[in-house]
Amino acid sequence: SPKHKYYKEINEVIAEHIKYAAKLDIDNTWELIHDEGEMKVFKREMEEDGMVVDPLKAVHTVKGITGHEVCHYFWNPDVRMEWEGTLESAQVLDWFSEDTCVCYQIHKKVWPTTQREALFWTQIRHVPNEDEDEDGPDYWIVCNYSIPDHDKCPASKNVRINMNVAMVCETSMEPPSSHDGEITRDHITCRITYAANVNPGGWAPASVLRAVYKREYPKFLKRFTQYVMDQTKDKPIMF
Ligand SMILES: CC(C)(C)c1cc(CCc2ccccn2)cc(-c2ccc(S(=O)(=O)CCO)cc2)c1
Repeated sequence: SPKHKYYKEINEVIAEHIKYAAKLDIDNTWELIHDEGEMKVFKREMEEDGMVVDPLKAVHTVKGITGHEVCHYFWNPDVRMEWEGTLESAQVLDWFSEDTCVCYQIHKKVWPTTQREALFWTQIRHVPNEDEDEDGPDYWIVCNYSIPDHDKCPASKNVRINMNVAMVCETSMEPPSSHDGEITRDHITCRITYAANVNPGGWAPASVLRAVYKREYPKFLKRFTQYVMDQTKDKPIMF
């Protein structure tokens, strides 16, 4: 029985992201817009009713942190203002379950566009390796998905963005033979696939939006992953 209104939608959206992350089909329809070290950021140029809605996909490999840790800090609404530099405010309106809540956040105004806000459910989920052989994929995933309304959503004059964002992580550890049992952060690597489909809503000049994409997303990924490394370096590993 559906436990809440969005139960079915959440399972469908998450399944879709897992399918795409597993495929990781970066073919020539994706344009590389940023290539720095292990981080590669791609976009596709797309418009919906004259609105730039370029899908964005980024892949990044970070040593010393796990997919569980990356997803925990990306999902946890309590720390969002600590790493999300584009936010003016963020609040939880509702909890569907312990891993799923509804967030309402107002982004800082980006000249010359109107101020924007987002209302979305966010879920963190561990997708263990289902086939019995050991080396199947084991994912941690967070998905942020816009909803049209919520009775606790404050009235505002801001433009509402429409987003479907997913952070999918896979952790690899060096083979056990290389250490006598104790796994340290030197033995772990996290492969991050970040997919963002954001319709900024309202009107904004295509040139401005494309400049923002190009500048903001790599900055966000670097700042966020650095935040996770800083938060976790002296803490026990979250596997
Ligand atoms: C323009 C575009 C880059 C698509 C854009 C514009 C704005 C609204 C702020 C803004 C920026 C530029 C122009 C107008 N408004 C927000 C976002 C956005 C929202 C959420 C997430 S998240 O990964 O879910 C992390 C949680 O916040 C990432 C990106 C993207």
